Amino acid sequence: MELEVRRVRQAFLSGRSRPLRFRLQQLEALRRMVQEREKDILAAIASDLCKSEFNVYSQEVITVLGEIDFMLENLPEWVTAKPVKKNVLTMLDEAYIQPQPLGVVLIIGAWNYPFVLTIQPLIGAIAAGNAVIIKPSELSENTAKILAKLLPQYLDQDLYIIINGGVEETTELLKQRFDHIFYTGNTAVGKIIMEAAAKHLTPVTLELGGKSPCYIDKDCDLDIVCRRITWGKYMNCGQTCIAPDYILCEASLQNQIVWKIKETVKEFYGENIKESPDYERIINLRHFKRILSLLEGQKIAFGGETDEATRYIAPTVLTDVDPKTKVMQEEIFGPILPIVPVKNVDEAINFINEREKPLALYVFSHNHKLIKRMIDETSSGGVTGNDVIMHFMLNSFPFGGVGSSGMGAYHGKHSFDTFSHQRPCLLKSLKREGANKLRYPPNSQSKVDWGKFFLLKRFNKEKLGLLLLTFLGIVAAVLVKKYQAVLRRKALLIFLVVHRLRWSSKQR
Ligand SMILES: NC(=O)c1ccc[n+]([C@@H]2O[C@H](COP(=O)([O-])OP(=O)(O)OC[C@H]3O[C@@H](n4cnc5c(N)ncnc54)[C@H](O)[C@@H]3O)[C@@H](O)[C@H]2O)c1
Ligand SMILES: CC(C)=CCC/C(C)=C/CC/C(C)=C/C=O
Repeated sequence: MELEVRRVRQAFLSGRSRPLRFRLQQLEALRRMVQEREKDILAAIASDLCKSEFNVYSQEVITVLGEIDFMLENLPEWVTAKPVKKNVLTMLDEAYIQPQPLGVVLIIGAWNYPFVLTIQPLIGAIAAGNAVIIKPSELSENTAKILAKLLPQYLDQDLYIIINGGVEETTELLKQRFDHIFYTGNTAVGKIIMEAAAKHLTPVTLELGGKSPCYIDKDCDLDIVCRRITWGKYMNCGQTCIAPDYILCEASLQNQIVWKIKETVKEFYGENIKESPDYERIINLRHFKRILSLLEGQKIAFGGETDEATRYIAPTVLTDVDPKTKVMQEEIFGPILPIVPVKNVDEAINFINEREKPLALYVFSHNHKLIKRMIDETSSGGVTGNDVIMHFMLNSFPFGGVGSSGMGAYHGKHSFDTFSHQRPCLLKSLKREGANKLRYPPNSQSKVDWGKFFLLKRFNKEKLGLLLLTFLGIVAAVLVKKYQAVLRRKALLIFLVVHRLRWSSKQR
């Protein structure tokens, strides 16, 4: 591990990853990889998650291609130095911010969308000029294998390397020194990552999880609301970090919601859900058993069927859920949707605020003011009003959590910024030393007053008078300099005239 990290660092220190042209070439090569090897990539992801290739394409590949295009289009502008506003001390200097790569970045991917959640951060890290070590999740092993095979065929083999392995390898990897660690996965492992990073003072981006609430106001179109929620909840068999985790609504809405979700499930997946190419399976037996344990003691309004051999869990809705039960204590990350009745929006807001900050918040209502109020009075990584998931799709948004749902963000320019150091550069001249006297020792009350005057703009009459005098002096000096030749000519003329007059009077 140590040798591999050293090799990548050597490659970074060669400076190869920095020029804009190189970054663009590597991003284009990555795009070529996705396009030329699309079939292999789709097959690998599809087999890891029992997912149709159509769904793999629309949920993962489109996002990756869109992100590469967006980077290629905008990178030339982002890499350029940006001049900054100057103050009186620097008004004659050059002052700008130059984004620079951080160095060697470690990206630890997740298994639930194993392609997009690994490659999208990689795009940002390459765009920012870094060297990268990629550690895909071992749980989505086919995707991990195909990435290990394809990436070295398309990308620089010393700057971007892939290391496959499980907990043991990750633990070993985390002992090394990186310039940034970007981790996607659960909160418990997030803490392990942060602890390991702290030993080297390495900054981290943690894309974690949490229980994303979904509030349904009574003033809304329940048919549409339930269709949107059904899509976001059961996509990928509920294994989506920003899936609505539970519903909060007035008790009177519960039965209608159950019925409408049930109808939508039928519309989406047919009578025999197990046969639907659009309904996935749970990733492994550990997660399957964990999700089943969440059903204990619950009132199942519909669903609840399971099959251990294929790790199938039917789309399920629970009603009248007690917030103290297990299903409301941890992120579900499976196709179970609890409904927790609340009296009104105030109770919903309190409910959300009494718990850890979620990765996403969803609010459904015709009442725009109510949506704005929920946004103002709660906190979450992101929000979508009157829909679910969709804020993930807009790459001008920073995507990330807050509090226990994570720290830092990415997508588009936010990825570029995450993997860059914004370096302030001030370039002064070796001339104009006189002006610096004010900051050199010995210090005095007068210097402090001048400091206050210039930097804090605390004007006093005496300093203002002095400054005015200095200003007039400078103006006079400039004028004298500018009109020196004219003045000299005029003086000479006057002298000659006077001399001539004197001479003629003497003659007379
Ligand atoms: N915010 C996001 O974008 C996002 C995306 C996907 C998943 N998630 C979150 O991830 C969670 C689901 O993933 P999971 O819990 O199945 O993750 P997981 O158990 O697969 O763990 C993720 C990674 O951590 C590594 N790991 C596990 N234990 C480790 C240890 N002791 N030391 C070092 N590394 C270790 C594994 O090797 C794996 O690669 C959910 O909470 C979900 O919300 C978040
Ligand atoms: C809009 C379409 C067709 C797909 C959305 C893709 C999607 C659900 C991405 C989620 C990625 C993500 C942050 C997962 C977290 O686990």
